[in-house]
Amino acid sequence: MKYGVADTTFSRVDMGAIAIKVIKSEDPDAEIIRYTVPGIKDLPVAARRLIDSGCDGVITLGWVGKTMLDKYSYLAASIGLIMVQVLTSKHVIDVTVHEDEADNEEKLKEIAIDRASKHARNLVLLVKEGKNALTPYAGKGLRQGYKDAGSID
Ligand SMILES: Cc1nc2c(=O)[nH]c(=O)nc-2n(C[C@H](O)[C@H](O)[C@H](O)CO)c1C
Repeated sequence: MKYGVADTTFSRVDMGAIAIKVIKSEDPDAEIIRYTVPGIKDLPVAARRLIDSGCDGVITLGWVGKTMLDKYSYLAASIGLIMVQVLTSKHVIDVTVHEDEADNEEKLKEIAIDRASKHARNLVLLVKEGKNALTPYAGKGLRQGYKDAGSID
């Protein structure tokens, strides 16, 4: 399978490299194309171009600053990424770390690594096995970036 990895220079953690490592370990035959852009608002076109060049699915790795302008930029980027999914009928897994999720750099890095790794695994499952690949985990309260919340019995 062919996977696209789109990341940004704005990000403070190299989540693209983390995603690539996980994709390779989950799917040793994977072909991976990386596309690095300046910021999150540039991710939708990168994702679209990766799909147009034959990728079966894409993971995007973005970082959102603390200001309202950053948050509005994420909203715009997120809508763009959803549009790419709907228009191409391919998964674009939107991995985003928000700078105000933690008040120290160590914790932010931990969140970024965990989120990028877990979603890279999700992408491989969806791309390789399709719509029921994640069904065994449905309702389990899985979280990316944090400990799982768990299901409510
Ligand atoms: C305000 C702003 N905030 C962010 C951000 O939080 N994260 C990010 O990755 N990029 C940001 N950018 C840059 C835009 O996404 C984009 O790279 C530029 O507008 C150039 O197209 C902008 C302009």
